[in-house]
Amino acid sequence: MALFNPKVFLTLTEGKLEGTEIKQSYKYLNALAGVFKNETARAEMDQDALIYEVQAYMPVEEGKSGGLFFGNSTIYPGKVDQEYFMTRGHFHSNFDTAEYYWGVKGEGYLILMDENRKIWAEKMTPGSVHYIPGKVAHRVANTGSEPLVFNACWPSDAGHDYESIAEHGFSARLLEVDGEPKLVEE
Ligand SMILES: O=P(O)(O)OC[C@H]1O[C@H](O)[C@H](O)[C@@H](O)[C@@H]1O
Ligand SMILES: [Fe+2]
Repeated sequence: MALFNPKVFLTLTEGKLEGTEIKQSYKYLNALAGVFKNETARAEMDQDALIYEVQAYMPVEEGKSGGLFFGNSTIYPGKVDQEYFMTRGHFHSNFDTAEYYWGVKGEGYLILMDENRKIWAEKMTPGSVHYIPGKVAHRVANTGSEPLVFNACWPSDAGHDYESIAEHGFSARLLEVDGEPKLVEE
């Protein structure tokens, strides 16, 4: 029987994925128009600033059921006015599909909102494990001064629904208030 090396390698202390099949994407500030509370402040900042990047290992076709995807996200530190740099956030298109996130480096919060717009946040630190139930929108904000790195695992048929967040947003935002992160209702 043949012996094989793994197709993908995860650096445990960095959260980075290595391998020829890893897809890499970059989110710059210019792609996040309308995402932050203070759009005027966002528009006045350097539009080429890298806010977050995502690596994904997708061993089956996206949308096919039965598979699992594996990801790595790095959110750089910074704020738009009082609001921490964060991912766009999404529900899953296949609404009742769950996901795991876990913290690897840095610190921040996973912001979760259910279908009734009830919202809460879980602190992310190296080793924190977060179960994101189905029907719950999720986004991550970096509240620290170093990059926030986390890994994720989600079903291959989950999909990303960005439209409902683009239309209605999250019901609260993670803002720096008196030097501390605070989940402030919209
Ligand atoms: O897609 P966003 O809401 O911008 O979040 C960025 C990414 O975060 C994690 O890595 C998830 O596993 C990805 O599925 C998601 O795409
Ligand atoms: Fe997701």
